[in-house]
Amino acid sequence: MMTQGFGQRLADATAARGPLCVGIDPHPALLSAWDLPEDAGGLERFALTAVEALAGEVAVLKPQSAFFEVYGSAGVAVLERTIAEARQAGALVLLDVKRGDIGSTMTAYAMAYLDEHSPLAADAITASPYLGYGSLAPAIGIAEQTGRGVFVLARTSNPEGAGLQRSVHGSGDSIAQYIVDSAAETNAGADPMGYVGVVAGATIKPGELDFSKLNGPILAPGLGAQGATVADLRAVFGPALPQVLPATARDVLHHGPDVGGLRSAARRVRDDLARLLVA
Ligand SMILES: O=C(O)c1cc(=O)[nH]c(=O)n1[C@@H]1O[C@H](COP(=O)(O)O)[C@@H](O)[C@H]1O
Repeated sequence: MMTQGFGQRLADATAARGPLCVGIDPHPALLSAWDLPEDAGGLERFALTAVEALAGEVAVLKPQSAFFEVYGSAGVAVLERTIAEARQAGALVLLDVKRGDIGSTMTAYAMAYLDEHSPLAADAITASPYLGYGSLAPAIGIAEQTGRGVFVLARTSNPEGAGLQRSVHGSGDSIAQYIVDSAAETNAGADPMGYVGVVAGATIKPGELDFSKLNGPILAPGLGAQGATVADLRAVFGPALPQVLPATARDVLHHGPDVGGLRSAARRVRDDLARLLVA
């Protein structure tokens, strides 16, 4: 059992290694660019090479479950090994599974990814609140008990997200803002911050969301391949910038399979981010 909450663990990791999350997304096109076969063996070489290059280097690694599930049980076995080896090498692992379901089923998902004894236990998961923020309560409860985190999708980086997420909720704010405010309620009073993060793409419009009460981390995917730059982060997140965990996958991964190439690509992004934070 982890003795510290995820908010503290993430704050420690980003203080030590800089605020960067690198996605482990074994796209078929990347496997072929790395000269690997499109099978579970190729997947394993890809994921473990990324772990070797990055797990001692960046604060958070984010394996994307779908790219592993494609290979069936053999792919899931590779995911288990990827999570375990990355954690052992010192990275926090945020498993990107975007789960969301009714209460009892959500409990089972939470047991699969956030329970100490599960073979797939990560440090945090991504979750979808579109069955209601309250439907995530089992995951949020188990995460609190086990010192783990939940990153709730608020305003995603994809163009299709805007229609739903910017529409007006019964509270009068946007649905995305309602999700941020719901996470804020869970995190209230936590120090240095709570264990419920939100996901807000680095690609969204500046000032769309008010994070001032969130008291939790903001995962910001979209850097690189989706067009957002390190410089965009300041405009989009403003005073919430210190809570932002920028995420990128393809932009780093296309520097493989060379371990040194991957590591230097991640260092470059991390150094750009460090410059932004002091600017
Ligand atoms: O939850 C996520 O990680 C996520 C949320 C979001 O709004 N947008 C988004 O791109 N992602 C994930 O972040 C990764 C982005 O990868 P790149 O576009 O290659 O940097 C993918 O694994 C996406 O599934």
